[in-house]
Amino acid sequence: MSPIIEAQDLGREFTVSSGRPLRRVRRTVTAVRDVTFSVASGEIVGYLGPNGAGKSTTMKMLTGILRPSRGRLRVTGLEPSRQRTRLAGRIGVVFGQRTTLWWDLPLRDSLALTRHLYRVPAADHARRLAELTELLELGPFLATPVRQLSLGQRMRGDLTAALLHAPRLLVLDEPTIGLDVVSKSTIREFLLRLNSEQGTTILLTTHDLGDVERLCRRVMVIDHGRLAFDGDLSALRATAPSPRTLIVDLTAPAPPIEVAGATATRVEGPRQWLELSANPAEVIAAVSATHRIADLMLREPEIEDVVARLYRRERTASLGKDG
Ligand SMILES: Nc1ncnc2c1ncn2[C@@H]1O[C@H](COP(=O)(O)OP(=O)(O)OP(=O)(O)O)[C@@H](O)[C@H]1O
Repeated sequence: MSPIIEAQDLGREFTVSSGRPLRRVRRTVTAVRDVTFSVASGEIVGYLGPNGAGKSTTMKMLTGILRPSRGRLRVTGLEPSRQRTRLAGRIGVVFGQRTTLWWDLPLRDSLALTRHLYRVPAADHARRLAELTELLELGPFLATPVRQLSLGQRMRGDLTAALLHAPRLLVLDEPTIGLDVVSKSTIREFLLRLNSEQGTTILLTTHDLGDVERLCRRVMVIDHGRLAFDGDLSALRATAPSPRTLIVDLTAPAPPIEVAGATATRVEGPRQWLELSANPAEVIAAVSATHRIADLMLREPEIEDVVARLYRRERTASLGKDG
């Protein structure tokens, strides 16, 4: 079967001008450069990278909002920027920070309107709406105006709107941003079911490592517009291991803690940051044997940490080669 997404040497530049009028300086910013990848039907792929890396620009090209400056792009066999209307019938798009729902209408009416946008036959729409209402538990707030929904409820509504026309590809930009733990989990479990039961291909950007761990069998990392990694999460972790951090509040300031399996990387008054190379429970036991602890916090590595390490490693390797 042909891939759902095919990108070959994809690039996008922007011309930006700065400075005072009459003394404006124009320069070219390359947001995406020479990106090549393909996504097969049924995959869930995380598209990761630090702020300003080029994720949104790629997403906008994939959905036909932006025309690539160079390269070849096909999504479900169509050229997005030229065949945007046809493509809209085959893909669903949700940008976590924006809503496509009508603010003043009850959710039910907003969802009814999307039927006309996508020209979905009434019977298909009704069947699909019933399915999604059950899966995403929309029932209790279908009659509520969108502006009164919580962020998690609105996201469930947005996902429903994006899926009523049964798209083959779902493109998500930060689908869990700002959501509490329970809402995040509802969305993640729903996406997994959608993928396994209906075979929907999913491409998502996220800064949330939990999304990646739960959802993505494959991750692509973009930085400074270039594709830096394409593989599974464990391979990324192995390439750029990022330890967890234990934040310890002691009852009084103390010199950097020295225990097996941890390195103190920062000390601020009674608070210390320990980078862990051993099981947190062992480290906590060792610290509490020698210090009086007021509070503890375990911080998982952020995607940014993993990517930053990947980059430091690559830069060191290339400096080594050049030198
Ligand atoms: N319309 C535009 N005009 C000029 N420069 C732009 C435009 N859109 C994006 N850029 C630049 O292109 C680069 C990539 O931006 P992009 O929004 O794709 O990054 P991102 O990975 O989505 O970041 P974030 O995680 O912050 O959303 C940045 O340097 C950004 O300033």
